[in-house]
Amino acid sequence: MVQYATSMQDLAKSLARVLVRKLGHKDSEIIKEICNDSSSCFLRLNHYPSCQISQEIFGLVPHTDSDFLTILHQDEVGGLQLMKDNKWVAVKPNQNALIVNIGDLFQAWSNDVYKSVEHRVMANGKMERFSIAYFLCPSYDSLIGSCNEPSIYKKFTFGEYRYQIQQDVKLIGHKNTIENVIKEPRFNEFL
Ligand SMILES: O=C(O)CCC(=O)C(=O)O
Ligand SMILES: [Fe+2]
Repeated sequence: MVQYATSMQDLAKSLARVLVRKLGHKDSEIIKEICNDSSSCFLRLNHYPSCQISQEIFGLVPHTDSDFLTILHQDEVGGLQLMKDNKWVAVKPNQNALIVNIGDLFQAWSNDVYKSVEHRVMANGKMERFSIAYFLCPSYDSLIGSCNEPSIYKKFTFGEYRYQIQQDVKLIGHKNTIENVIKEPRFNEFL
């Protein structure tokens, strides 16, 4: 497991570097933030028991990942769906492939060039399902600012963002979108 986490960490950092450079930022501060030793990266092992009650039961409710970048490995059962053009699209299960998701922080840093995709997991009526997600996160005091001006998002620390997410879950029962949490007031009219 430790070996898997180390491999995913190396891969996630390499992918982040490539995607940051693609936007013209070679030695960006953000790379130092996510690659430093106090980053808060973690691995989540998901188990979805089979559920015969209904086809419409969530294994995992619709959400975006709150991190910088996620690398997901899933088994052959299927159930992961992502939102595309206002429709839920099923992701074909493939044990020999990894799925890479942009997270909220990368969306904010890239000033919306990269999008944090909404996704969910539907329960399977017959089979249990397993997946492993590696979340690339900076340290909680890392300041996230957009790479371009005018910046769509206010500057925020990862700790502040996580705190706000937890408050929203307590108050409204689910996570708010990063647009609603962090957007500069001058952009609110477009929401
Ligand atoms: O199990 C999956 O396919 C998705 C897991 C996921 O989205 C998450 O852990 O945030
Ligand atoms: Fe997720």
